[in-house]
Amino acid sequence: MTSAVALVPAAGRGERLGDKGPKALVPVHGVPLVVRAVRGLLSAGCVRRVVVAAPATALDTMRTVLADAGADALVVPGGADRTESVRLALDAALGESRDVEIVLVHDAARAFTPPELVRAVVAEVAGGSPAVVPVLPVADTVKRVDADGVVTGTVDRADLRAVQTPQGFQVDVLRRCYAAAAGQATDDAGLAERIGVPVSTVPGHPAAMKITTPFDLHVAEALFGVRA
Ligand SMILES: Nc1ccn([C@@H]2O[C@H](COP(=O)(O)OP(=O)(O)OP(=O)(O)O)[C@@H](O)[C@H]2O)c(=O)n1
Ligand SMILES: C[C@](O)(CO)[C@H](O)COP(=O)(O)O
Repeated sequence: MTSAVALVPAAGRGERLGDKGPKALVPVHGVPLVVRAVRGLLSAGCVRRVVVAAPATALDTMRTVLADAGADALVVPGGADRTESVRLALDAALGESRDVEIVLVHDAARAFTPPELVRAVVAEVAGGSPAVVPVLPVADTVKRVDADGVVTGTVDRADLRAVQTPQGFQVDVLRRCYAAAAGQATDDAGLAERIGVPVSTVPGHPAAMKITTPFDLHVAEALFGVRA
């Protein structure tokens, strides 16, 4: 199978998780999220290099934690927002190796993503899609509300999807996305959309949930075992 380079934005503060320090270093059953995310990517068998964007204040800690766990990754300083962290990781990845064809971007916060999903995204890009995102149908009714919290309408959810990571790109596409990027985007495929690149989808997986709140952490602790 074609192999990819994976960028792991892990430089967030985890404010919604509470006062626990950098979120990527928060452990679930003793194993930090960033270690689980990197191991998950490497265990898919189609990722040959991982570049982690870490908080500038926790660079050494993250290097030590990953090395102690045997999770091989290049750790570079991240930026003030997710877009900037991905940009810095991309620069480092491209500076390190010239023969990259496929790049994945994968949140450290989606630490329990199954390796099958990683393989599915890489296979879709290898099959010719310039940009690929994993998606799930939206289960809840979705409404618009105004500034006072009053409902102004109900959105037709039939064509809505919740988007996960890893998101996969042909390397030149991601390079063009970041060359053109002005300001932030909530995901990397959003940058591809802005420059007119078609983004295709593969079925996502509930285990690729993003650990955002303390509730998510409790769910992860209940659902996932001791081993990464
Ligand atoms: N400056 C930033 C901000 C976010 N991220 C990463 O982007 C991913 C998705 O972000 P999110 O889950 O929203 O994490 P945080 O930004 O840490 O969360 P919060 O908004 O609650 O602080 C995470 O793996 C996070 O570490 C990053 O690399 N650099
Ligand atoms: C990239 C992402 O995981 C796709 O769902 C998500 O947008 C990142 O979340 P954030 O809160 O915008 O950092």
